[in-house]
Amino acid sequence: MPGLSITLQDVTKSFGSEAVLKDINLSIKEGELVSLLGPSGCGKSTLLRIIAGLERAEAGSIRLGEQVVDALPAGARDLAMVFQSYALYPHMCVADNIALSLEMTELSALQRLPLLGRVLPGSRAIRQAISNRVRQAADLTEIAHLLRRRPAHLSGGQRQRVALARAMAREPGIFLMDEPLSNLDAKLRISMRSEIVDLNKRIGATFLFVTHDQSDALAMSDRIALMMGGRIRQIGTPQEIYDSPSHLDVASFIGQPVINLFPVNVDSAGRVRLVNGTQPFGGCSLPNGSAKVGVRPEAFDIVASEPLGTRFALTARLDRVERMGAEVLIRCRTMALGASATCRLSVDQFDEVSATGILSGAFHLVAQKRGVHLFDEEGNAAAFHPLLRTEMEVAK
Ligand SMILES: Nc1ncnc2c1ncn2[C@@H]1O[C@H](COP(=O)(O)OP(=O)(O)OP(=O)(O)O)[C@@H](O)[C@H]1O
Repeated sequence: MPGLSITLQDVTKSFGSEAVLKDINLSIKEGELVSLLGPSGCGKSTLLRIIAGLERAEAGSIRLGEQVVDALPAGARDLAMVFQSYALYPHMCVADNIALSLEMTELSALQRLPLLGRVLPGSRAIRQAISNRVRQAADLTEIAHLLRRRPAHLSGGQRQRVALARAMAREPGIFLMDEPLSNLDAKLRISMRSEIVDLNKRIGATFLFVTHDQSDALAMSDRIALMMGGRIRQIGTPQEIYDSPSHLDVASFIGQPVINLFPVNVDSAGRVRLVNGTQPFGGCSLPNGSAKVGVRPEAFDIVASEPLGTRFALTARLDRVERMGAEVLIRCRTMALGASATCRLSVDQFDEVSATGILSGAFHLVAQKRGVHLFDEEGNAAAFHPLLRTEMEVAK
């Protein structure tokens, strides 16, 4: 199943007066697994349905491989869609559910007739080919032993696999999936994630799936297209989106617990200070004004005294400790700003910090080298240059 590329150019859609998709541009490579991630109502499903041909765009163009498909009906596009509800027919066994769409496309109306259809010329060979494809798809999704069961007698994960097998049997170049994991319990969800990724790598088709769950997107995707308010705000690998968010909204949406944000001022020389701080901790090329600094929870070290050469440090006191199993969240309050801050430590790191006794009094949160992000007044990411201690002394 060679994958097909997907190219969206200025795709726009409104429902009534509500602009749901605004100039969407997106290029997905053959065989890539890309997720459309974003909050509820941002337009993800609408975009997927437009690519599938189930909904029409008002403006813009869609190319699948080299073919512009804007005028093609859904059935003529080389893709298969897997819905959140799986959309299986309850009165049919698994094999018939998988075979149905093949029978609709490969057999003529006469050949589909219950008794007569089976004896018409050509019918037997086509049915045999369909049956082979059903078997192949069932083998790939490991449901061959379930082919005679009805959907009601399957678990959620098995139904999900049937829906995937049905899509695969059509041998499409593109799989579109709308929240494929949202009906599964937490454990199954995690194992289905790797099954979908394996399937994508094994069959080579292009996968585009919609999710509002950042952990699905981070765990599975070659690239994430992050959508907000009908626009794609950023597209990149999970690591790029996490490490280099292009906007405050992206930084706040991705990451659990959420990124810590602190208000800062930029002076006319581009020096960055906390709103009520005197000492600059970095420089930037933003104009004089207010901005925000973001620090990921795992990018703070907790230390007794403010070290030399630090990029960004705050004095804080402990609010509470939340033990999450393999990691520990330290919820604290920064003294100068009165703002809350969260640090994420491994259990070993926590035990080390805790043994020093510093959590019982005032301590310092020191941002690690790659942990500081600067955002301008509109929320756009801005380049940030840490000042070394010697420069800070001079700048005072
Ligand atoms: N057929 C429709 N008629 C009118 N409005 C619609 C229709 N379909 C979607 N919308 C609106 O378009 C917006 C985007 O909906 P869409 O389902 O694409 O969002 P989504 O990001 O997939 O959300 P969710 O994660 O909740 O499924 C929403 O405000 C929704 O109410």
